[in-house]
Amino acid sequence: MHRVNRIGVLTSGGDAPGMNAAVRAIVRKGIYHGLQVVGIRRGFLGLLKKEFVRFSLGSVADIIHRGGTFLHTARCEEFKTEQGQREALKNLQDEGIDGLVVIGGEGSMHGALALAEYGMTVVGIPATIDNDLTGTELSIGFDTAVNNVVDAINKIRDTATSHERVFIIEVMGRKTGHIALFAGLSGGAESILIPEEPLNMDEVIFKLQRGMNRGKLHSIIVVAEGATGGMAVGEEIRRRTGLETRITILGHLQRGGMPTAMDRVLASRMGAKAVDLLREGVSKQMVGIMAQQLVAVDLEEVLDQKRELDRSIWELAAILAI
Ligand SMILES: Nc1ncnc2c1ncn2[C@@H]1O[C@H](COP(=O)(O)OP(=O)(O)O)[C@@H](O)[C@H]1O
Ligand SMILES: O=P(O)(O)OC[C@H]1O[C@](O)(COP(=O)(O)O)[C@@H](O)[C@@H]1O
Ligand SMILES: [Mg+2]
Repeated sequence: MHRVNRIGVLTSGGDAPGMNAAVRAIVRKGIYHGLQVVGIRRGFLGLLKKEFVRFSLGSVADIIHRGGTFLHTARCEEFKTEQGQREALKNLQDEGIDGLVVIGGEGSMHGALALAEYGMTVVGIPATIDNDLTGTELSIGFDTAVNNVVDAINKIRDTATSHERVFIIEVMGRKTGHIALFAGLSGGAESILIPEEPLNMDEVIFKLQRGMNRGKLHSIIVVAEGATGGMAVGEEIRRRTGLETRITILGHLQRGGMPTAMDRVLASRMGAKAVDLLREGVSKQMVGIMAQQLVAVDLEEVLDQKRELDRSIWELAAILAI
């Protein structure tokens, strides 16, 4: 068994609530097993700049409930180059790090794989509000982001019904509609526009007109940023129906705030699992959760596939909004 002694951990890409709980789990589980744990600040950027911090048990006190990432995060173009990756590897080796945990989304998993291909022992942990990674049913941060959006929808609903207005709520998700789908269903949206389905404004208008025929003048429409712009949807509805529309782009509100208990549990379990995998000498794997069981999945396979969206949930949302 390849024995690791000193493991490094970094958070990368868009921050996701629960990243702190994952780092805490890695530090505590690592130290529990007699390992040294080193934090790398600012993701791959910090790795290139040698921003190392030696962790103790106390370093991760009082962070389990905090959103964001206390290690800071970054997006780093230089790391995408071969030269950048070689330099990153050298910095890890100079620091005596023989196992690395990369916490982040799809882009970060590409970075993790690159370092593993240069010979570093690397395990990934999926953390992105977008939930767009394959190999796991859930990524850290998704549950909190969905709850943030639902919280916003509940509030917007109060004013939408009072004024009898159509509200268009644009949510994040990059090229995917997972946040829109889950928040739209839980928030009782009339229509959910996602990039995985063709944009059908006639259908959206038809539903609004059906509502108008029974005297319903307020509506919530959730639009994934990857589907189309919320502004364009609002304008078209106003033009074609005469209904009063308002557009809310939730933006980074979705990504902040206390992680839900579900995200904290997921992050704690995944962090501990990553340490176990490193102790077993496993590399090029990502921790995932499937049917509530932790699994280790091949990073190459994860990055080879495009995540499918559960179409039946989208269809259900449409039926329930009848
Ligand atoms: N193909 C790639 N090869 C190596 N590193 C990558 C690759 N794609 C992204 N990265 C690194 O991961 C960082 C985070 O990726 P990004 O897509 O912004 O966020 P996320 O990991 O949350 O999806 C990038 O800034 C870059 O440093
Ligand atoms: O924080 P930025 O740079 O504005 O990026 C916004 C993007 O980051 C996200 O919030 C999260 O994406 P990643 O997890 O892939 O970084 C996307 O939903 C959104 O499109
Ligand atoms: Mg991503």
